[in-house]
Amino acid sequence: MRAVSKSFEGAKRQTTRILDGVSLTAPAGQITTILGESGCGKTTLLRIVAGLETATSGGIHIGEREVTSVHPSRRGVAMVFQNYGLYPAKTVAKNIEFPLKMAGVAPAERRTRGLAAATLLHIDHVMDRMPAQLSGGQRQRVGIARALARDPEILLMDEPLSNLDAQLRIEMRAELVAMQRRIGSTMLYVTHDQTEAMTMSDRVVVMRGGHIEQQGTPEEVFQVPATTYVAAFLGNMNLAPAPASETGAGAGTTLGVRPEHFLPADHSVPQEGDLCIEGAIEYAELLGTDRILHVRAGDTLWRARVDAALPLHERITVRARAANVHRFDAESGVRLAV
Ligand SMILES: Nc1ncnc2c1ncn2[C@@H]1O[C@H](COP(=O)(O)OP(=O)(O)OP(=O)(O)O)[C@@H](O)[C@H]1O
Repeated sequence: MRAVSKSFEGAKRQTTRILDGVSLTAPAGQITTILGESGCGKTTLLRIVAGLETATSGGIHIGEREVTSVHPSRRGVAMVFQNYGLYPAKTVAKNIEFPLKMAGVAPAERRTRGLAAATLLHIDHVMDRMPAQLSGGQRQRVGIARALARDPEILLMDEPLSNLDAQLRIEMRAELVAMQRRIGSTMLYVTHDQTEAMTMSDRVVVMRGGHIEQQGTPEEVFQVPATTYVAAFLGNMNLAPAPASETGAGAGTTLGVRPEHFLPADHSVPQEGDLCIEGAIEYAELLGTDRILHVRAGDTLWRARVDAALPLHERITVRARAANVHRFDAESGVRLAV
């Protein structure tokens, strides 16, 4: 996808730009996740790839083919929707086979391909049921099997797990990745859930307000966030103006430290370049064995993840190693070179 922009015309002929010069590549045989908050344009982007929406400018290529103005049915893509999108009056088998029937595939081949996709998704024993007789998880599997049966070049998924309960979502994440690895499909996967993006993806594209904030492997975007937005969105990094005592950070620098990178000072040997924060514990969140202490130092509340239980209002010093202190330009939020 190259330099894709999309504007919608709203009331009083006002145009709103939803996507602004988005360029991205989803490598063949990999899972690329588009991650962003609600309304940032993820679904619109996916619909443009599917051909259900046309870009105002820019182009879409699938492999060597330019498909910007190709009809959705001839693009070689299949989409799985958040709300399953099943036909309530058709059986599971008919739901899965329907797109093949529309494409003119002969009945015997439809059945073979439908059954193969259903077997992959472990729903081959419910082929004669109606959608209303299935659980939410099974319905979503039917939606995915229907997309797979078409043997698409690209599988587009729009928040496919968001209607499932938490436990099932975790199971389905692992299963979807296993399925993708088995068949080697190219997947473009939309989610607003950072854990889903981090655990499932080969590549993550972080979107914000219609543009790409950063793209890379999950490790890259987590360990080297390009902006304060990405740092806060993935893993909730502490971000605060550099304290006056901090050497090496000029005025106008924002410091970033992940809560898990703070060490209580009395459990660690000081090293050159450590960032030391001294303050009073204002609040503690218990997370199993660890807790997140909210430490007030001046105007800033730092969150430090420690494994010690400490009383509220007690003063504590925590330190972060220089390598775990990120620096960003305070005005633009962009990462500063070391
Ligand atoms: N057909 C349309 N006409 C006008 N505005 C639209 C249209 N489709 C989407 N929008 C607007 O575009 C913006 C982005 O929508 P989109 O559905 O792509 O976001 P999203 O990131 O997928 O959000 P969500 O996670 O809530 O689905 C929203 O403000 C939405 O209201």
